[in-house]
Amino acid sequence: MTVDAKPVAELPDPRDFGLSVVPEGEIPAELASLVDEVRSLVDTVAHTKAGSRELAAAREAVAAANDRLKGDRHDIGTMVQQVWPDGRVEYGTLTNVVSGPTNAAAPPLRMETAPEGGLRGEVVLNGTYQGPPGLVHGGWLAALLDQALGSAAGAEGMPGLTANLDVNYRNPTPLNAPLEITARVSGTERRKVFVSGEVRHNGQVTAEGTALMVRMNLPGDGGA
Ligand SMILES: CCCCCCCCCCCCCCCC(=O)SCCNC(=O)CCNC(=O)[C@H](O)C(C)(C)COP(=O)(O)OP(=O)(O)OC[C@H]1O[C@@H](n2cnc3c(N)ncnc32)[C@H](O)[C@@H]1OP(=O)(O)O
Repeated sequence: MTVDAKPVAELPDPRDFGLSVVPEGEIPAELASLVDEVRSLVDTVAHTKAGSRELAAAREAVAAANDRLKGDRHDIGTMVQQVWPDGRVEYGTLTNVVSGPTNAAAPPLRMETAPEGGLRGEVVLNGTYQGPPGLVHGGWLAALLDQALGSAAGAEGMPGLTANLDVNYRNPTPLNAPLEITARVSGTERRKVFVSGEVRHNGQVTAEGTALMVRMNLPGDGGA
């Protein structure tokens, strides 16, 4: 395989594409804490056996909170700027459904550089992510892998979109248990970036995926 996809020397600044950017450090601690609470609330509501009075009272309280916060919103497409421990700057979507720090629907998944190369992250999926009884939904495992694989390409300076994703489910993936996600670039060809990754529980692979990411076509790179 030819290895001629070129990493972008400097990752594109989303502001140059008309997108708003929020530095991760400027997300209020109170918002992070609210997001955690809402994440837990979704799991609680999904499994509650509370009676009508409690349910009606909870609905009123949630509606009041919703009304209180509705007014002032970030634009769709707002990006979050994250600074890695090694000083590298990266951008992700603020409300990305897998990794967005302000999205209560996101587990969230956070990947870091792995000593063996590529990226590694840990995540616990609560009962909100259930498919078969007690097990993680396969679509969510695909989403976790898609995000991890895309991040691995981005971390190598080749951010892009998923053109193709293949997932094999090797073993059932439990809810409410620590999962390890790993991902790496396995090859490049022109703008094509080939990536692979795994989800593991207790060291055993439960799902593995490969993807083709097509690197962003940036002004000045001649479409190579
Ligand atoms: C603003 C700055 C912010 C930066 C921020 C960075 C964030 C970094 C972290 C992101 C982490 C995200 C992780 C989640 C990732 C998603 O969820 S992405 C969402 C799902 N994917 C999509 O919506 C993509 C939809 N598809 C498309 O937009 C277009 O088809 C694509 C994929 C961009 C490709 O279109 P294109 O750019 O016109 O490229 P094209 O010339 O058609 O193809 C290029 C090459 O790829 C091949 N190819 C294309 N599609 C396929 C395919 N399906 N199968 C096989 N080969 C294919 C072509 O044959 C061609 O090959 P060669 O001729 O070089 O041999």
